[in-house]
Amino acid sequence: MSPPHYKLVYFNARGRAEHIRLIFAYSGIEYEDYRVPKERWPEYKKKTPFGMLPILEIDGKVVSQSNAIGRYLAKQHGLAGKDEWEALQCDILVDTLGDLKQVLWKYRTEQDPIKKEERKVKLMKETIPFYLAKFEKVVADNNGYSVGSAITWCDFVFAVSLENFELIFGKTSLDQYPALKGLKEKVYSIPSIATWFAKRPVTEF
Ligand SMILES: N[C@@H](CCC(=O)N[C@@H](CS)C(=O)NCC(=O)O)C(=O)O
Repeated sequence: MSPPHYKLVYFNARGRAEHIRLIFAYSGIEYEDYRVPKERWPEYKKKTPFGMLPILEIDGKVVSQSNAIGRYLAKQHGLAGKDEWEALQCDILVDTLGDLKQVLWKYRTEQDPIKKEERKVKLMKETIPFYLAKFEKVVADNNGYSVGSAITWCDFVFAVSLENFELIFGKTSLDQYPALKGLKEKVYSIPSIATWFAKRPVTEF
């Protein structure tokens, strides 16, 4: 049986799609990486199940929700942990990272300069150390993996999030979290992912 035809549809951004691209790269799966031009989005939106991207077309069947898609592909390609317990740990960490990303998004999109500064102070003093210290311990306890003792899709979600984190807060911002930094570097040095990284188009945040 021939493998399914996959078409991943997102914007020209890493955002909620890059971990899916990493799963495809790591697993050596051919797919179409379609990036909807901004001017085509209002029209394209009407064709999506819930008016948002990413979506994945699998042999023409359309599915949505970035983490549902990630989990589905991960299960099929041995990236969802060695058992149900590890699969659950992946889900917990991916969702918790989602909580942190939401706070970071509110900070990045805050227009009022005073409120933005207030958000930044709270982020730097409380929110980021709270989450990153806990993530650091998890990864250190797992000898460099976020879940179990082998690579999972959760590691990809971490790598993309940490890459973005360094872009927002600077190259040295992860220096006090060596296990997290090591995880990001480990993921990006996997040959198939390094190849994707080297050839990926210039992609927005
Ligand atoms: N929970 C959804 C959220 C999807 C989402 O927020 N997509 C945004 C881009 S990151 C979008 O499509 N925005 C355009 C719009 O709402 O018109 C997921 O993870 O896939």
